[in-house]
Amino acid sequence: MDMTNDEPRIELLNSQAHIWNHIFNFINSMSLKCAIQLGIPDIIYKHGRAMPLSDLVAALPINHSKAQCVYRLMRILVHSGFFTEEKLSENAKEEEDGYLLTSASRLLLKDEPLNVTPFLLAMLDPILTKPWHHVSEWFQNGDPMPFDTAHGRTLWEYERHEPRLNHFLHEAMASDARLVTKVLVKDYKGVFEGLHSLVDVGGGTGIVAKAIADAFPNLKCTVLDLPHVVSGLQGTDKLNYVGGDMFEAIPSADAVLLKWILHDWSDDECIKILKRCKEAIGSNKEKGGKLIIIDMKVENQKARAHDKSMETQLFFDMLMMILLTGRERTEQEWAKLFFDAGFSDYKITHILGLRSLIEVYP
Ligand SMILES: C[S@@+](CC[C@H](N)C(=O)[O-])C[C@H]1O[C@@H](n2cnc3c(N)ncnc32)[C@H](O)[C@@H]1O
Ligand SMILES: O=c1cc(-c2ccc(O)c(O)c2)oc2c(O)c(O)ccc12
Repeated sequence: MDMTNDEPRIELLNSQAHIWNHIFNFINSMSLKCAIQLGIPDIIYKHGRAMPLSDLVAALPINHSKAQCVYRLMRILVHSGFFTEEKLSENAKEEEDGYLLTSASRLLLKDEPLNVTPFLLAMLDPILTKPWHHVSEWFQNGDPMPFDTAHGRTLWEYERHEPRLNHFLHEAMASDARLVTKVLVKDYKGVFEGLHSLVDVGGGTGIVAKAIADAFPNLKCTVLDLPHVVSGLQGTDKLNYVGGDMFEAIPSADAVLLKWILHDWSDDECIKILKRCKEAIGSNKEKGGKLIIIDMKVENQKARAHDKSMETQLFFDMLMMILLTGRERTEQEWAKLFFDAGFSDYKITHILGLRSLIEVYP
C-alpha cells in the first residue's frame, strides 16, 4: 500500500472531525442542562444503586412517547463522563446495565452542599447565551460588549429590570462562594490569622464573609455590595452589610477581599477599585494590612497550549469579554495592575484549582 497517498486523506478526515467536534461542542452543554432540568442525577442518586434504564424512564417526569429517547441522552452523558454503566448482576447471562453517578455528577445533586447546578443553569440561560451570536457584529460596531449588541443594554441595566436574571446570577455566585469558602476556611486559615477586620467587596449576600466570621472569632467582617443587593439583609455583631459603590469608597479594614470581582472589569476600572482598596487598608504594612484576591492566573499560553485547565481559563476570559468589560490575567498583567494602583508587593498561591489566592501588600 502506498502510505504517502494515505496521509492527505487521513488529514482531511481528521480535520473534518475536528471541525465537527467544535461545531457541536454546545451539544455537550445542552445535553447536560437537559439532564439537570429533568432531575436525572437526583433520581439516580435516590435509587441508591445502579439504575436500569427502564426504572429511570419510569421515574422521569416525561411524556411517554419520549421514553425511547432517554437512552440516547444517557449515552452521550456516559460518554462525557457524567454517568457510568455497571452490570446489574453477577450473572453473565443478564445483559442489562444500570447507571451510576460519577464524581462530576455528584456535584450536580440538589442536596450536595457544594452543588454547582445554579452556575450551570445561569450560564446556559438564553439571556447569557444570546450574546455569543453577536460577537462578530460587536467586533465591527462601537458597543462596549456583545451583551449590549444582543440586548440593547448592559448586563447591569438588564439585571435591574429583570428579577429572574438577578436571581439566577445571584444563585450562581452563591454556589461558587460556598465551594470556595469550604476550601479557604478549611485549608488556608493562615491567610486570615491576625486580622481584626475584613471587608468583602462585592460580597453579595455574605456567604463568604459569614463563613470567615464564623471561623475566626476575633475577626469582624463587612460586606460591601450595591445597595439593591444588600438592602434588607440583617447583620450581626460580627458581620455588617454596607450598601455602596466600590468605585467611590470602601469601608476601612485591616484586609480587603475581592473574590471574582477584578476579572469582571477592564484594567482602568480595576485600577480605580484597587486604589479604593488601598485607601481602605491604609498604608500600614506592619499592621498586617493586605488585599486578598481570589481570581484566575492565566499561564503562558505556549507552555500549556493543550492543557484542559488552560482551555477552561480561556473560556472564562471569553465569557468576561462577551458579558462584561473584564478579562482573565497573567501574572505579569496582575503585577502591572498592582504596581499601577500603588501597591508594593504581592504573593500568589495556587489553592483553588483554576483559581489562585493573591495577597497584595500596600
Ligand atoms: C461576580 S459577582 C461576585 C460575588 C462574590 N464576590 C462571589 O465571588 O461569590 C460580582 C459582585 O459585585 C457586585 N458589584 C458590582 N458592581 C459593584 C459596585 N460598583 N460596588 C460594589 N459591588 C458591586 C455585584 O453586585 C456582585 O455581587
Ligand atoms: O454572568 C456573570 C455575571 C457577573 C456579574 C453580574 C453583575 C455584576 O454587577 C457583576 O459585577 C458581575 O459576573 C460573572 C462572573 O464573575 C463569572 O465568573 C461568571 C459569570 C458572571
